[in-house]
Amino acid sequence: MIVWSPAMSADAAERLKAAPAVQRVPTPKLDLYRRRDFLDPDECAAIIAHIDRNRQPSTIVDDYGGENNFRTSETSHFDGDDVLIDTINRRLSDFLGIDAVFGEPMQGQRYAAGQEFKAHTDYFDPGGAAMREIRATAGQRTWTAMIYLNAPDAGGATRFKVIRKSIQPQTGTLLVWNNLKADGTVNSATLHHGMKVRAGVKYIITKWFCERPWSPA
Ligand SMILES: O=C(O)CCC(=O)C(=O)O
Ligand SMILES: [Fe+2]
Repeated sequence: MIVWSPAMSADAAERLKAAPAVQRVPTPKLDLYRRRDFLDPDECAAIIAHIDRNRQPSTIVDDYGGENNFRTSETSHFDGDDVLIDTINRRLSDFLGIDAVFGEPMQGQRYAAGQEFKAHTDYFDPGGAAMREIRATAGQRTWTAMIYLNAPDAGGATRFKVIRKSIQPQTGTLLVWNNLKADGTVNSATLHHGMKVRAGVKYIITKWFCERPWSPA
């Protein structure tokens, strides 16, 4: 079984820095990159239609103190056979240089006006119940890839609170970051908030990579 190592994240970071049209967000606190036009508008429209076919209320795993209305969006699990989803999965693992076996199944998220995902981290509380129970096989999350499928009419930016940086949704833009520090421990500077959509609807793809294969052979 292949197992993630900090060296793999260092390789991914080097690959991203060398890739054309990739912008690194200038901060020493985390590895965060943006690539515009990662998907073309037709691909985005097809994925939006897919999300609209089978969306259901989003859930959260760690309970963030039981705060209400923490994540009010809807989620679509892309778990069937779909040529476009397969293509995007492959393109993402090639882009990051991370073996596709580490990938959780891709998801879509839809935020109507007024919906949001309050400040959270994509890694799991290292000492929490979720890590012991539902993450026993795949382990911690390593990298996050997020693709904006459209630009809502107002609101809906992704705000990285610790580094005070907001990313505005643009059709086809990919955002990727490492949830871990160079030594492999969790990086609290990745705290981010999917801010409230003020007008229109926001659609994104989310894809997480893990320390161990998602479905061991
Ligand atoms: O909607 C966003 O901008 C952020 C989404 C997010 O952080 C997540 O799904 O984990
Ligand atoms: Fe997140």
